[in-house]
Amino acid sequence: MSSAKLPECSIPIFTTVASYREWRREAHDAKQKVGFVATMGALHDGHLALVKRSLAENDLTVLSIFVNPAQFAPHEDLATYPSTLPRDLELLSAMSLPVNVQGSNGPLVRKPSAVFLPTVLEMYPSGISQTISEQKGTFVDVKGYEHQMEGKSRPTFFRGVATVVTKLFNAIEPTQTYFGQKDIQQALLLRRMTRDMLLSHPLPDKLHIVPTVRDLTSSLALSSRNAYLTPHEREVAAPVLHSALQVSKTAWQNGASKQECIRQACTLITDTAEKANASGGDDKIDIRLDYIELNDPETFDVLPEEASRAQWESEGSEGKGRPVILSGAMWVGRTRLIDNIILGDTRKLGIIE
Ligand SMILES: Nc1ncnc2c1ncn2[C@@H]1O[C@H](COP(=O)(O)OP(=O)(O)OP(=O)(O)O)[C@@H](O)[C@H]1O
Ligand SMILES: CC(C)(CO)[C@@H](O)C(=O)[O-]
Ligand code: BAL
Repeated sequence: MSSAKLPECSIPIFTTVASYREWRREAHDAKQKVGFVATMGALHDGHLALVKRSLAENDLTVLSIFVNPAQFAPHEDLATYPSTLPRDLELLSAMSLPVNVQGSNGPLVRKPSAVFLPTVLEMYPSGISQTISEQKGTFVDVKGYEHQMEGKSRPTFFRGVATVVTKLFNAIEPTQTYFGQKDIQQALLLRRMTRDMLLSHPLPDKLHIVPTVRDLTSSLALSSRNAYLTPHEREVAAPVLHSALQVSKTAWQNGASKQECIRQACTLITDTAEKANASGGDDKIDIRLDYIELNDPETFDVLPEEASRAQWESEGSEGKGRPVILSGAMWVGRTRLIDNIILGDTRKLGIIE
């Protein structure tokens, strides 16, 4: 259970699967619903929105903190990934949500019930290398849906995510689980994984997607990696990704083709990049666009260049009224940012405000 090296915390912390399972058995015997939020720590209000949803909809809420080596390519930022464990535990301990439960006198106050904080060895008993050709053991591969959007830029990412989330689901046995829209491809692929792998904890329709929480003034999507940004990068450069997606959204709504929507977004980013690069000295910022794309949320295929809203939404068309994922990724200095907007009815993807 709690280990001496861990910060003080009023919430039980489990570092092994075996100790967590004892706790889980009691919840099972008491027929209590367990909500689960998977994180890599360095918590912010985006994570806390997922926890709040879980508190509102479950008797018990478990959050995991595990920086998963398998989803980082060897050249990526595993070694520097932000870690703020004492603060994370403080934030969680301070959370409480009054809920009205049938049959009880007055509202019940729910707080996070447990934190799962495993070691790398606990999660990868056969060891783990970030280089796929050196890996040994059992992995979960996502085929056919991982070659676009994030998977195109990070080809080993979804294998690492699907593998660790399978392990987490097996260990935690969540009744319901909550993922963020910020990582929309991840959330949709994991829902598909629960179907493909016939999982019961959670069932596919118990994997919920929570809208992206943004900075109130700049609309920058909150993200643990935003900690890498300098104040100047955060103010001047980072918000342009969301602005570019908004420009594309407006063009789409006004009937422009996909090609034109992307062109307008790219122009905004390249103009900002030119200005930021041109300013000399400490004010110079290196902005590099990775991609802006429009994808089908079912297949993840890119939309045809000529696709337009009217064509995509018509009954006989390929999209048959499905929403579209408008997403992008951009580097600001050493920080890779991602963001997305759903064009169409978010409820069709199970994203509930
Ligand atoms: N701004 C946000 N709004 C809603 N959910 C979020 C937000 N940021 C992260 N999440 C969700 O929180 C969960 C844990 O994410 P993670 O710990 O990787 O944080 P992160 O901020 O996404 O980190 P990173 O900077 O590495 O992308 C994921 O389901 C993710 O989609
Ligand atoms: C789902 C996840 C916790 C798996 O490591 C991670 O990819 C994340 O935090 O989004
Ligand atoms: N939130 C996604 C985790 C990652 O980029 O590794």
